[in-house]
Amino acid sequence: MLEVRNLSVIYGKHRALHGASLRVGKGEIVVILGANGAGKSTLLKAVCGICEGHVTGEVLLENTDLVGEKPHRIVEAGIALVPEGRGVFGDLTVEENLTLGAYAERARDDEAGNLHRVLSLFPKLGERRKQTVRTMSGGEQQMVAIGRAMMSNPSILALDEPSLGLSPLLCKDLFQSLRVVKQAGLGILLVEQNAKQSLRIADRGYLLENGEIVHEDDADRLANDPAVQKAYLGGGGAATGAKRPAPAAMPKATPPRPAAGPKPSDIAAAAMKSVGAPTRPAPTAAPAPKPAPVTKSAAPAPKPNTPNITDLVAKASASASRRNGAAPPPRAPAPLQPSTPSRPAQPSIPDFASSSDRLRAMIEEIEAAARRAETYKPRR
Ligand SMILES: Nc1ncnc2c1ncn2[C@@H]1O[C@H](COP(=O)(O)OP(=O)(O)OP(=O)(O)O)[C@@H](O)[C@H]1O
Repeated sequence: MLEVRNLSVIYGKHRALHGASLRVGKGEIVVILGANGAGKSTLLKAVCGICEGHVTGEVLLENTDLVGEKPHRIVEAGIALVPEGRGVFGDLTVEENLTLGAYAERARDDEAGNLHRVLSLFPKLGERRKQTVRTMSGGEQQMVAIGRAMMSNPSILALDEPSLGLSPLLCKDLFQSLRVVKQAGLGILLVEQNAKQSLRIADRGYLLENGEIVHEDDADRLANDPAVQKAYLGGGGAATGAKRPAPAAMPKATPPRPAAGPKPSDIAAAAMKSVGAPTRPAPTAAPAPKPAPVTKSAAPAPKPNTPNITDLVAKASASASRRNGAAPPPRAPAPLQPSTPSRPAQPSIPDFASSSDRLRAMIEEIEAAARRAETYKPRR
């Protein structure tokens, strides 16, 4: 059984992992879910002894602490890593790749037995023993990588994003292979971005945010947790954006990652404020109630507080000119008549039926401009 206690990693001054604790039992699949940069690979590398950062804490395998041990000693102890990108030798055959995996002392005595076990777990590898690995599909190569790691006869298999770059069909095969490995009695520590499929095969999972484990639960419960669905299962939130509120069991809430700069919506809101327009309400988690249906005969209700679009444009343009020190532009043309063909050209604002639609379009224009400004790189 693998038990990680209070594991922390610092790269220079950057703390990538902070006090992570987890456990993986025999015949158990445990998945670590987290956004890009959350520290998943760092955690796995620290467990396997190949982390470039400063590692503190404990990695106990059958109660023996492995922190500070050389990677090959950790393999000897019984933890094998399938690294991100597989690391297979493309010019060697399947069999040669597998044999290299039996280099560990714990595997040498029974190399033939291990090979037999791997080939019976993955019959496809047996059929392709003599095939050069680079001529195989991504999924087959991933199977070779897993088979090679298993040749060291480990008790724990650690995998870093094994489904990366695989088609949905190959992903399915891969996760099926991991089930087979689990049935062979190994513990599996799996780092994955494919939350949906990994939670399907996992027994338990941990959520890692900004280097801290913020939640642990059974895989089934995680898969049905609305916050997890939103953050990791495409349930309405971006895969890397939505944050799970720290559960009560977790003493410390994870501070939100500092934003690189103001959000486009904030810039847009500030721009609208500067021209005296009402800002769009911030979106809320609950959907806004639908307005009552408008019957055909009902006349459109007047909107007394909606600013005149022409005035808004004129004010915005004047304030921009003042900021830039330019002469004020000529006064804006007379109020727009949406349906009149002689309307002055405003190509960026479509001709909508009501001024509130136009105002919304304008806000979207400003947000788009703010987004462009955020990513703008001046030519050197
Ligand atoms: N060798 C390193 N030196 C300095 N910083 C590093 C190093 N490796 C990782 N980091 C930083 O540590 C943080 C965690 O990185 P890590 O690769 O563990 O994240 P991850 O969750 O695996 O992300 P991804 O899913 O994108 O691979 C990141 O901010 C990353 O830039």
